[in-house]
Amino acid sequence: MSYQDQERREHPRKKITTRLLWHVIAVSLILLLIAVLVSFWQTYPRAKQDVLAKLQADVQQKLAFNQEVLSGIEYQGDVLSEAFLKRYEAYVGKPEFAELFDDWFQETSPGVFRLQDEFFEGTTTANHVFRHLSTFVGPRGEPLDAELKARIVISLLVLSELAPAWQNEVTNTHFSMPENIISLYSPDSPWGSLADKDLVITDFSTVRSTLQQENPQRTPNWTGLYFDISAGFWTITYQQPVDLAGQHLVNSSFDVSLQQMITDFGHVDEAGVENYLLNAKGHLVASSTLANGIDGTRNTLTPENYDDPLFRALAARLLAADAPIEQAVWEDVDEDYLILVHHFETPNWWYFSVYPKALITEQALQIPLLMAVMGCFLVVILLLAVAFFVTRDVSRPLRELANIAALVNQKNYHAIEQESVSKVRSYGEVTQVLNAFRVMARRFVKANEELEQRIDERTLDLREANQKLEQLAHLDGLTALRNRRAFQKDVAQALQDHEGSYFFVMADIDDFKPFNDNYGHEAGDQALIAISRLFELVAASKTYRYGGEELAILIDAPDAKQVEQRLQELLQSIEKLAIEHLYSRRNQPFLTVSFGYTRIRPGESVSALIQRADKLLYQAKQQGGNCVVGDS
Ligand SMILES: Nc1nc2c(ncn2[C@@H]2O[C@H](COP(=O)(O)OP(=O)(O)OP(=O)(O)O)[C@@H](O)[C@H]2O)c(=O)[nH]1
Repeated sequence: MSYQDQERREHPRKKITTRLLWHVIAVSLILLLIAVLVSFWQTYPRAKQDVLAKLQADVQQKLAFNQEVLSGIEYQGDVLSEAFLKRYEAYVGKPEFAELFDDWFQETSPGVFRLQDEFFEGTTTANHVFRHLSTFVGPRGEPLDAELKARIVISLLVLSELAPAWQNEVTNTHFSMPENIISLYSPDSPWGSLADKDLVITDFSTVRSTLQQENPQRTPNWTGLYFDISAGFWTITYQQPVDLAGQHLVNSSFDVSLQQMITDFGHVDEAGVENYLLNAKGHLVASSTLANGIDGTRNTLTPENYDDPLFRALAARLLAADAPIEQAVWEDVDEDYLILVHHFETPNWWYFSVYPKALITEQALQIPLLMAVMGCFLVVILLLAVAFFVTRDVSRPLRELANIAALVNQKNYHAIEQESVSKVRSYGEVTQVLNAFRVMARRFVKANEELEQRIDERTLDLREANQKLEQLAHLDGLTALRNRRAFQKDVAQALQDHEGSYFFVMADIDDFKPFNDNYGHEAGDQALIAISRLFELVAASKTYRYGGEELAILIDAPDAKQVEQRLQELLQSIEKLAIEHLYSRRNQPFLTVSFGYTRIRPGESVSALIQRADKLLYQAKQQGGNCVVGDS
């Protein structure tokens, strides 16, 4: 197997924990995503409700407070009007008021009269304390008669009595008159002294709206937002026309700084949330967007002069409404914003809370996001736990299994047995497989040992059998003497031995044919066996059955004399056997043997040796047998 193949096969084993973890991550994240989506789906409407409820509560609080403030100002208007009328009815026509006018006023330019400066700085006259007062009597068509002079003086008297009490609620308190006259109680500046001599206050929409031809119903009104250039801040004005017997006498009026109200209405608790306050004409009264910077030289802010698309859309929608709107939620004015509308009853204004829909989504996402974060945290914990347990209970045991399998592959069963004391914990099926491997390994080892033992035994038996076969292959079956093959081998060896001294003997039983013929072949065999045993007794010799009744002897002897002696002794021992042979042609009635012997000459051929020995044996036979003939 190539290295790459092995790697490929091992790869999945290495990755099992990782793969499992990826699966757990995927399933967990899908479940988490579903949970987050369901949670968002459930949470969004509630978040929207919460936002609306919060906005409503917030707006209600602002409206309640500011409505209280404005209602208070309207009430002050009533008080101021009643006080003026009361004095006017009591004192009009009395000449001393016209005289007071002449004392208090000076003509600063033709037809233009202004209250003396001490009335602003502080003075005591006619049993009254005057301070922070100024009056501008501008150019007008009507003559400055006693009635008008009295009206102006009465206005100053009323202002000096009532206005100081309200200086914290309003910027200034004043009476304006249709004859282009205005008396003010204003702690900040003597506006009447500073006004341009050609100023016609009835040209301003604020005063003009109180004139009888402009306002036949004689209703009090709140102006829209305008920038008071002299005061230097955004202001609204409340004006209440005061008529008597069809004559428009004065307007009880207050300038109210919108600094606090704009701060209140413009204040937003959340970034991205805006609000607008519009009056019934669609003019802007307050807005959180004014903080973005607005041209302060403009008078009132209307859809025509104030370029704010959302303000314009709100004004258009408000003015186009068939019926008065009390409270509403507009979702279709702008696709990005949810608009909550509240009617501000006292001055007849509408307050619009503009809430970005994205913030609702953001709020609705808080719980799902928290869930997602917590879920991710739990997934991480889960993964760590799974990784720990999978590594401990699956991966390590599987690696152990793989090790054991590798050892099986290497047939290293002893190592498997040693692994049996496992270093890793395992459970269930893995334990079963591990144990099965161990049992299998133990059986293999045992079987192997038994097999090796049997092989050893068989090998020994075989070796012995081979030895026996080897012996048998070199022995004669009848006489148990060495056979012809052994003879050839030993003779060849002796012929190569140049050191030793060997003799070769050929022996032949005399007249063995008649023996066989007369005593039987079996008797012949027995005789052959008996004689052979005697041959075996010859010292330092090896006897071979050369063929039939012929025997050969290799004798290790230093000289022929010793060979002669040993063969003679053999001859005698054969005679002593006295195997009867009555049919021998020799002169004895016993079985005898003839011998021919010769010295082995190292290097000569076997046939030459045999031939020489044969001749000598032949000579022994010729000599009558039962004798020994040698050539040396
Ligand atoms: N019983 C028996 N007879 C054998 C065996 N081998 C050879 N013979 C017999 O030995 C006899 C040898 O006879 P011959 O070669 O004629 O010689 P001989 O009769 O011994 O006469 P000489 O050798 O001249 O003394 C034969 O009859 C063979 O059958 C054997 O193993 N057993």
